[in-house]
Amino acid sequence: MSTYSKELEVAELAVQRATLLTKKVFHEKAKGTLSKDDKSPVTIGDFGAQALIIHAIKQNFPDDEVVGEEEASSLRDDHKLRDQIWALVESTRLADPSAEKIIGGPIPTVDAMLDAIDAGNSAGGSKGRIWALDPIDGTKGFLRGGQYAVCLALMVDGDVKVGVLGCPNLPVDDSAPLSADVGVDQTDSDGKGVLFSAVAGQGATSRPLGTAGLGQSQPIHMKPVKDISQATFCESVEAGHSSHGDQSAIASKLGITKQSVRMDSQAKYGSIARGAGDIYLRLPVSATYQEKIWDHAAGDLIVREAGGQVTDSLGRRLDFSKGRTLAENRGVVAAPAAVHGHVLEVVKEVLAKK
Ligand SMILES: Nc1ncnc2c1ncn2[C@@H]1O[C@H](COP(=O)(O)O)[C@@H](OP(=O)(O)O)[C@H]1O
Ligand SMILES: [Mg+2]
Ligand SMILES: [Mg+2]
Ligand SMILES: [Mg+2]
Repeated sequence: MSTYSKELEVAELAVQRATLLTKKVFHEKAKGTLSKDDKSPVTIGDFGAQALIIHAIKQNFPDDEVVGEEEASSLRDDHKLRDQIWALVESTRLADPSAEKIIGGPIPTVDAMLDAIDAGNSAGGSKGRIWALDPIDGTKGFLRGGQYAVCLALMVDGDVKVGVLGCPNLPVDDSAPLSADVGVDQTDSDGKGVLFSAVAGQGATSRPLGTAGLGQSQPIHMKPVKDISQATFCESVEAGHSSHGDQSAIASKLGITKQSVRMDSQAKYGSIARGAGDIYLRLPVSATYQEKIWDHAAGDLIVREAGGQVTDSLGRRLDFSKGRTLAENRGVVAAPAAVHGHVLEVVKEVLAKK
């Protein structure tokens, strides 16, 4: 067995099961949305997906820690919401019973579900095996009917070794160019749903995220950029998450005239890794915000394994060993390795002028 093959199998199946749950919620009008302390939204889908994935990790790798975005305190007081999540969690099974068994089968009780959610409380750090989990990345996109991703990565001694992104609303077809509306009015109907994966040193792949089971894996690669002025660049939908102004100044200095493609979540990393887009820019809006490791760990590895380079706006590799946040980084610049240096130069020029 190659290195991390068991971890990859568990991660892929756990993410697949979680997407079955998020898809159910996606089609419900009432998504059980709460507003967190930082005013960001969380839904029954976020909680349910976190429970299922942590359950799968703990059944297979009981000593591993998890840095998960959500925690269950609000559910311990709100039994109506708790029971809504439990009904979802209980009814979500993989079609293939042997695959379901690999990820630990059903969660036995409501309390076990709450405990699983709360087991995402690792402080992170530079030692040992720690998973980074974002049960729904792009919750605002999820609520809006745009892109979202279920994101899971394994870090060993602070280095990302395995990364998986489940993107139910992206086209299955790796060669489909990014349509301008990829970030809005999306569905998970036929032809949609892709799972991106990577293991350090073993390349990146994509496979159809079918309801009946996962489809065949195939290698993915970033597209060589012959003429940077023709590149497609991706950015957040939310102007509060990255500076649309700086990003557009950088694009125009690179000679890019095409509109950026805006979409929520780490679907941006997956999209450039398979060559549907070329560059992902995320330049800070606020001087104090620290990016969360679960928003980047899987995408960082998938892009690097597909032939890309990922740094912050100062050219430093993303450092996942500093705890729950990327405390030593500012922003993200992801591009094919051959053009990353050039893009970074322009990023520095534009930011220096501020
Ligand atoms: N001020 C800010 N700057 C950068 N990222 C932010 C932010 N406030 C929230 N976020 C993060 O942005 C993520 C979404 O990124 P994107 O804009 O690329 O879709 C959110 O993930 P969640 O949706 O999982 O909470 C959240 O963690
Ligand atoms: Mg959130
Ligand atoms: Mg997120
Ligand atoms: Mg999230």
